[in-house]
Amino acid sequence: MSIQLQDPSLLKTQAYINGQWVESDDNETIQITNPSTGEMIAEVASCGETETNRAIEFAEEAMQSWKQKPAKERANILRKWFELVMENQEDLAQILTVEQGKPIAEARGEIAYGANYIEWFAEEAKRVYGDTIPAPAGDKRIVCIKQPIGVVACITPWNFPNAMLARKIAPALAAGCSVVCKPANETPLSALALAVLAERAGIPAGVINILCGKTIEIGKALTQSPIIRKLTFTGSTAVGKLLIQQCASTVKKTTMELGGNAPFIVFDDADIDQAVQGAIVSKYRNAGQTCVCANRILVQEGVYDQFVAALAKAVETLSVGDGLKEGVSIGPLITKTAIDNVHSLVKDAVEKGANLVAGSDIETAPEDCFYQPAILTDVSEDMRVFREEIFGPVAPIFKFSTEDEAVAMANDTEFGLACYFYTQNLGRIWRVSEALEYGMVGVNEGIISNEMAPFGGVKESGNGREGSKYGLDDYLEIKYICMGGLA
Ligand SMILES: NC(=O)C1=CN([C@@H]2O[C@H](COP(=O)(O)OP(=O)(O)OC[C@H]3O[C@@H](n4cnc5c(N)ncnc54)[C@H](OP(=O)(O)O)[C@@H]3O)[C@@H](O)[C@H]2O)C=CC1
Ligand SMILES: O=C(O)CCCC(=O)O
Repeated sequence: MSIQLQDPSLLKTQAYINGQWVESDDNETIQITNPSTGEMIAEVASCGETETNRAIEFAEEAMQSWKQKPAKERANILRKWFELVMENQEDLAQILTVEQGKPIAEARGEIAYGANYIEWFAEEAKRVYGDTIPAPAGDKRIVCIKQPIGVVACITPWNFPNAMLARKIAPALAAGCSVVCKPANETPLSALALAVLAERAGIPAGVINILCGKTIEIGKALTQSPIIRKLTFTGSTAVGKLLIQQCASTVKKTTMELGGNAPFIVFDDADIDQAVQGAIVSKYRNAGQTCVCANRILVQEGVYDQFVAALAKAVETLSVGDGLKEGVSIGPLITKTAIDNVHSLVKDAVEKGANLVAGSDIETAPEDCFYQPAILTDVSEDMRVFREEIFGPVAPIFKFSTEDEAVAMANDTEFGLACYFYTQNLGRIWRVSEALEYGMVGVNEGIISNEMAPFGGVKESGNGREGSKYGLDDYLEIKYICMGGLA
């Protein structure tokens, strides 16, 4: 194996069920490859329906004592887990970069970002307050308590293999739930390493279970089980819709963090240097593979040429390569299929009249997983890049004339996750923030994610919020108790 770790015991290839590291029942494995080199780095147990059902039963059993622990005790254990994650930040970042590809500096950032959710929810665990409500009659009293929803299924993607899982497991455990997790088959090593540290922190056997492998079987077992009371998912809108359908048979609560089509609007009165800086981080972070990445850059006609020139200059400084090499700012895309998808979007735009200002030859898609950062100008709404999530380092730049036109273009999508705009006008800041149909708005800011804020979308970008003071609600049920005969 090619991952150099200070603590090699963090590298696990078995499933984690009821505190045991186990092979799959049929001994099958899936191969994990480094997208930078194509090299196989590990073979991980490929589990299916029976292992999932077993994990669900253990999780149910383990939850009985976990939820009874005083909130402060759960909080202390979560705090310990946070500390262990940060103590092992470098090893976790190495694992992440080798299996996912992102530059090592970004991987370190992701580990800290995920750990912040664990720290945050360790604190929030102690603040699950109820209510007393004025009753309709003098002899009655009404009290509301909040209780853990039950065993939670977490399904997470490959683009943030550490942080997406941390931000689901942490609130679930803080609320008193247990979890059965299915990380993406491309990137399970980061998830399994988190489990090693959870165990060391004292999280009891069965409270966290992690398995991957036979995706459809696992998905069906998780969604059809009456024991699982909630599914939290981050991934594509298509799979999210399928999972919502599957959850209908047992009426599960869902949190869905799905696709985006983020507009990034630059008004004539923007600080252009600030806007370019914001566009670079928002568009090219993780090689453009985030659901909050700027997807459509909309620039007002008065500053269009100036913005394009400045962005092209900034893009020239980005270097593409193996994420482990210092100085690399854009790693590989996750698979060759991802390369082909991104390339076909660029080709479609160019064939319909767009101009490729930066980027490599469009005649043939790259043979490996590296894609040169691209900028497209003269882009129009009939091109696929206007409607589809690009998930790659390609910036299509559209031109608009008026504020109303920009807002209409921005809202002309079934998605509603993140959006961004740049202006120095205070009235416009409020007007446009309120008019944009999105769950999150970055104003003169290209990076909006943090554990203190509610992350989530509207429309087909999903439901529920992760992080913030609202983030625990998704893992709690409200129970109302009516006491009578008290006169
Ligand atoms: N909103 C976001 O953050 C993300 C959006 N995407 C978008 O989706 C596109 C495709 O990416 P992709 O990786 O295929 O995303 P998916 O939505 O397919 O994968 C996300 C997670 O869902 C799992 N999954 C897939 N199908 C099922 C199923 N039937 N039952 C249960 N679990 C399932 C995957 O498992 P497995 O890995 O085994 O397939 C993975 O763990 C991207 O190009 C991007 O546009 C992708 C990732 C994240
Ligand atoms: O792309 C995603 O899956 C969402 C994570 C991005 C973030 O938290 O900023």
